[in-house]
Parts: sequence; structure tokens; C-alpha cells
Amino acid sequence: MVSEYANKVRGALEAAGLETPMINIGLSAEQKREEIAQHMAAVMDLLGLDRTDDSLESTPARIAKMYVNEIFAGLDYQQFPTLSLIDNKMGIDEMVTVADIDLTSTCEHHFVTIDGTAKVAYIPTDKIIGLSKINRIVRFFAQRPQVQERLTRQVLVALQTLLETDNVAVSIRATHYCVKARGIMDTNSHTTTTALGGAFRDDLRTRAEFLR
Ligand SMILES: Nc1nc2c(ncn2[C@@H]2O[C@H](COP(=O)(O)OP(=O)(O)OP(=O)(O)O)[C@@H](O)[C@H]2O)c(=O)[nH]1
Ligand SMILES: [Zn+2]
Repeated sequence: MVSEYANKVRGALEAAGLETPMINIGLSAEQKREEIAQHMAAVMDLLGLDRTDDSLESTPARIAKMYVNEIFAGLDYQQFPTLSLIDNKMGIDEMVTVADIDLTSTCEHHFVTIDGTAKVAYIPTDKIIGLSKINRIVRFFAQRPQVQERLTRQVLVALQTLLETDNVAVSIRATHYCVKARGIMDTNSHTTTTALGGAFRDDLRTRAEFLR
């Protein structure tokens, strides 16, 4: 079952042209794992690995399970977090910031790790969200093949939709293992992406407070 919240978020991402390019192939999670395992076995065979070795024999099934249940679980809206949203009866109108959110994602160009942290802030209007739910929404979108810019904007639009306010800001700082562990092999650089809405975009002081 896909929740009402998840459907709202999906609709908003599609309308904004920010949805991850996906095709509904109509397979169950079990069927996906089975087929992916077969393909991973073929990849290992082509690399000349001996899959009868006891350390390698379960690797295809392990990778399939990791893809479907773990690192790409966010492709399935049924996995969207259960939310607690409450009416802002307290009239809170100051910035709420969650910083140093652990973020592990996967680069969609190379299928290797993106490792970083996220910072999310919002200024409540009518709704307040349970704090841990912000971390969970970040994790949901991180559990997809991603480019950091899209990930940042998906979290922004999801929270704007759920909180019914433009006043949301998201910043992600991450190391890409496709840059660190291969290719240019730069072990030092990191990438920062920022997506600002409402007052975070238009009001210099609010913007500065978030970016500080
Ligand atoms: N904008 C953006 N680019 C990314 C992200 N993750 C990886 N990339 C880049 O995607 C690009 C893919 O470039 P290609 O030339 O097709 O791939 P490649 O030959 O493996 O490139 P090199 O990494 O330069 O060896 C690389 O420059 C990656 O650094 C991301 O989150 N955002
Ligand atoms: Zn990459």
C-alpha cells in the first residue's frame, strides 16, 4: 500500500519534473531479487570469478537483496516513511533545523557510494513534522540511484509538499566514491548542493542563518 502522503509527494515531484526516471515493470520484490541475482551471477561469470567458491556463491543473491531491500528501496513508494504531522497549534514561526543527518546514497552513473551529511530546515506555518521523519525522508530519497542535485531537490519538494509551506531549505555535503575510488581518484574533494525555498531563497537574513 502506498500512503496518501507518499502519493502526494510523488505527484509533486512529477509536476516539478524532479521524479527519478522510473518505469513500472510490474514485478514483485521477490521476482526482482530472483532476476537480479541471475544477472549478477552472469556478471561474475564474465569477470571470470569462480562462483562455486564458498565465499562467492551467495554474492548474486546478496547483491539482489541489497539492491531491492536496502540501497534502492526508495524506488518503491510503499517504503515511504510513516509520518507524524501535527497542526501547529503552538504557533511556532521560527526556523527548525536538523543538521548532520547521516546520508549514504548511490551514484546513478556508476552505482558506487555517495557518503555525506544533510542539513534541513523549515519555518512552520500550519504543520509541524516529527523530527526523525526529516531524517527518514532524506534516507528514503537517498536509497535510490541518485545525482546529488536531484536528491537535494527531491527532499526540498517532498518537505514543502508535506509541510504545506515553501519555507524549506536543504543542503547536502558529500563525497562521491566515483570521484574518490576510481576515475580522477580525488580523495579530498567534496560536493555541496543546496536547494532553498520561500524565505530561505528570498530573505537574505534567513538564507544566511541557514547557510552559516
Ligand atoms: N552533477 C553530478 N555529476 C555526478 C554526480 N555523481 C557523479 N557525477 C559525474 O557524472 C559524470 C559522468 O561522466 P562520464 O564521462 O560519462 O563518466 P566517466 O567516464 O566515468 O567519467 P570520470 O568520472 O571523469 O572518469 C562524472 O563527471 C561524474 O563525476 C552527481 O551527483 N552530480
Ligand atoms: Zn558516479
